[in-house]
Amino acid sequence: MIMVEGEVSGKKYREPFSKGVLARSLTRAEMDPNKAYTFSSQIEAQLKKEGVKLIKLDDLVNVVRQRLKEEDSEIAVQYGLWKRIRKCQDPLVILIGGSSGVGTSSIAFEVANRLGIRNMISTDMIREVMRKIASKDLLPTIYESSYTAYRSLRIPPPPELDEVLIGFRDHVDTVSVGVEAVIERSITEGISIVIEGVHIVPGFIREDLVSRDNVHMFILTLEDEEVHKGRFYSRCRQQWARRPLERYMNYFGAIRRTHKYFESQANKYHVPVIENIDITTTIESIIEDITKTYGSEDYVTESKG
Ligand SMILES: Nc1ncnc2c1ncn2[C@@H]1O[C@H](COP(=O)(O)OP(=O)(O)OP(=O)(O)O)[C@@H](O)[C@H]1O
Ligand SMILES: O=C(O)[C@@H](CO)OP(=O)(O)O
Repeated sequence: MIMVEGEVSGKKYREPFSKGVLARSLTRAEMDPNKAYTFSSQIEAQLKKEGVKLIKLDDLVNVVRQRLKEEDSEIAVQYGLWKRIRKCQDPLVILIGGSSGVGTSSIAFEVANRLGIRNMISTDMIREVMRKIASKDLLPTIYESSYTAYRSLRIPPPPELDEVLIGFRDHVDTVSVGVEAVIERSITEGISIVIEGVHIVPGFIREDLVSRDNVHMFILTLEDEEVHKGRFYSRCRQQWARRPLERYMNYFGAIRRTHKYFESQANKYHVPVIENIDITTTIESIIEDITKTYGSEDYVTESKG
């Protein structure tokens, strides 16, 4: 049996070489799953032929990259990038925001899966917890949806202001406190995470958090209103869907006003905006932007504590 020796927080560990584990990381580098398993078997055979009994993880990565370069240079580059991302001392915190229905949940799930990030939370969940802690009298707008929060404003805004956006801002500003807590905990614990939802709005999360190299924010948009509407139809058709289509259609105008606000905030704070037409393109845009940070061969962050 071939043993692989790795190191976590300065402590060495050993585990048996697993074709399945290696194949999974190759699929993250966009290798076809069947080919990934065959390739992993070839690596195992190569190590056995060389009489390897124990191999350090870094040496195994080099063996894989060397063979990948001979077979598919593009995947070799992707594989190298994932390894650099995962070697970084700081956890990867990915924030995916956008108005209701543009696809933040779906895209977050796919990005987390591609990067092997096991932790994902929606800001709706964070809001749900906050609803249990703060009373409706104290924080009335978080008991609403983001696009109906204006209905619970204690002081109605002056007529010249957009009441939907005033309510949305109040709602998001409150939930952002919970979002910041999750980001801080992820950084403290060294846990990579994807946080998604309508409460990820540029300018509402503390600058000292979003300005970190390992924190990446993206805003998803849909320019075409009919395509946006279609997303609600698509979701509400799914078995597990519990949220009524009618409500989204009744408030679709308000949702689009928040959509426009996301775009203006993203432009103001120079946050990447990705039109979420095609899932694969969206995911690749996000991963490409993240890997730019880790692109150089020698990029390894020192833990910032
Ligand atoms: N790029 C895409 N192409 C086609 N369908 C998509 C795409 N992205 C998401 N969808 C579909 O659109 C619907 C809405 O997606 P999703 O639930 O992720 O939106 P959301 O932004 O999380 O909404 P909410 O914030 O209200 O939960 C789902 O049925 C999803 O499968
Ligand atoms: O508040 C909102 O905009 C949405 C986000 O998912 O939540 P809900 O539709 O469940 O109120």
